[in-house]
Amino acid sequence: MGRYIGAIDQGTTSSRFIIFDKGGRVVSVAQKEHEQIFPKAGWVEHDPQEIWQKVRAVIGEAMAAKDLKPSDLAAVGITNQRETTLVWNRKTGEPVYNAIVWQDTRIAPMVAEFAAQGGQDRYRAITGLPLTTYFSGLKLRWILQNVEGARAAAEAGELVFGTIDSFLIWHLTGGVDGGHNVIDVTNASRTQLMDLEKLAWDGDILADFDIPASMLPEIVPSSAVYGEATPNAIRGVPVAGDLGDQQAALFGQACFEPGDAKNTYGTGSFMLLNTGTEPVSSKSGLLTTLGYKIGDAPAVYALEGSIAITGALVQWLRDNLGLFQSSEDIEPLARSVEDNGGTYFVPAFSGLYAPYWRDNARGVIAGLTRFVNKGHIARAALEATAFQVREVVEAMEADSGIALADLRVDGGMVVNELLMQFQADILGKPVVRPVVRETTALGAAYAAGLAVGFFASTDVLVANWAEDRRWSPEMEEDRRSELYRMWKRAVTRTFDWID
Ligand SMILES: Nc1ncnc2c1ncn2[C@@H]1O[C@H](COP(=O)(O)OP(=O)(O)O)[C@@H](O)[C@H]1O
Ligand SMILES: O=P(O)(O)OC[C@H](O)CO
Repeated sequence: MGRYIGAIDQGTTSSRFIIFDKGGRVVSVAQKEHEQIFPKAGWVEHDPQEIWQKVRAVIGEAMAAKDLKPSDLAAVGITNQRETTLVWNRKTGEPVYNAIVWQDTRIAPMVAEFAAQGGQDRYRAITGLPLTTYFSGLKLRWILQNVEGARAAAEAGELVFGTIDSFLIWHLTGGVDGGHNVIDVTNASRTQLMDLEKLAWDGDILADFDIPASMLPEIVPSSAVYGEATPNAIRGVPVAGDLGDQQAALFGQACFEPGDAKNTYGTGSFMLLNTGTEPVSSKSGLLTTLGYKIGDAPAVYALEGSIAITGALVQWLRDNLGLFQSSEDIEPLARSVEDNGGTYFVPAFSGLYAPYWRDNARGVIAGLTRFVNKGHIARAALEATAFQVREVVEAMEADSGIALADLRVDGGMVVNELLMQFQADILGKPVVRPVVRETTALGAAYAAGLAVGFFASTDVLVANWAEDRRWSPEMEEDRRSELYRMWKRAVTRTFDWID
């Protein structure tokens, strides 16, 4: 068996291939960004062919950088941006349309139509999810209704639906020459088409959304062998782990016990709490979702607080406003001022996700005066992440009855010291970062390694976890309450912006 495990992490912003050793430490990494396509206000697309080409390129680069052969890898795992929706032709491999990204809001009118007939929570009991623009099922319906010829081809059995994991596994395991079309339970739980308890597609929802069952992938465990890789750099290596990226981070942070939680700060931020082998329904605006399923063992469920825009706001200040050159420059800019100067930035660019689920909210900068400069805007943008995370933590504690002792964090934004300190301050709880920050890829590597016996059990993975840094709250309670009160007020200003 090979010495290492590889993981493809196909995120919203970029694709990475990371190679880990048995101790869960990074051996080699390659990363490439892909284009964000914004055809209209509220629309977000990715080019599936560009993603597949970049994934192959990063695999080749990371292997070549350490002179590795396929036989050096025991398995390859996959983790991916979730909900992003793809349809392609099973004979030619051609996508019929760009991937519609999870943040895309084009289906808002369709969502409103369905909600008008039975309420926003009409599918919650079966799927764990409210009706919103976020999930894949209605995005797929949009493609079938709007792409010429798509419905007829789907009904003729020519088209395949999948999320990014399905698309990559199909390509990796042979594509048109017999690629496997699968989706793991965690990704399937984000389509709004799967019955959470049966772990099977729900016929009634498929009928409501008018989606032919023949185009759906097979639902599989998160840790199992799906096939063998065909690209030269990793030819013959078992493709053996598949988790949505937020669930992969839960796995990579070794949150295997009920009550274990993590928060990942990437394009958006996502907090997941392991709730054990029974789904727990939310009364506080969280999602009930799959955590993971290892082989034939019972599935493990999670509560999730999803925030659409956190790191994406940093990107927006960089790319759309040109406030700074690179994401890390936001920190010195934010440090150039003492505080937010009374400014609150609520980035409801895709509406508001947890705990509000308001598709018709839009972004607001509140509290502007002539005193405010770009340093205050940068600071308000970073603080927005921390305030949104506090809202989700509060919902999580209310739903689970668990008071979190601290918050385990990971993702691209956790290098930002100002943000991490402010997060601890605004939560009033310590924030803890592990040594391996690439927990998303690590989780996929762990799932793949467990499937092929590279790792003996999850106990080994728990032993791999190590603390790197801890930020403790330093803010006075009065100030914390006042800042949060003003944040809540700013949030209300975003409501009902879209008619
Ligand atoms: N030093 C930093 N301070 C704040 N945000 C950062 C910093 N470095 C990166 N980011 C943000 O983190 C995000 C990338 O994180 P990552 O976990 O790679 O995201 P994803 O998995 O969504 O592609 C980007 O949105 C970027 O703006
Ligand atoms: O690409 P990320 O890391 O921002 O994650 C995106 C989520 O999976 C969307 O649900």
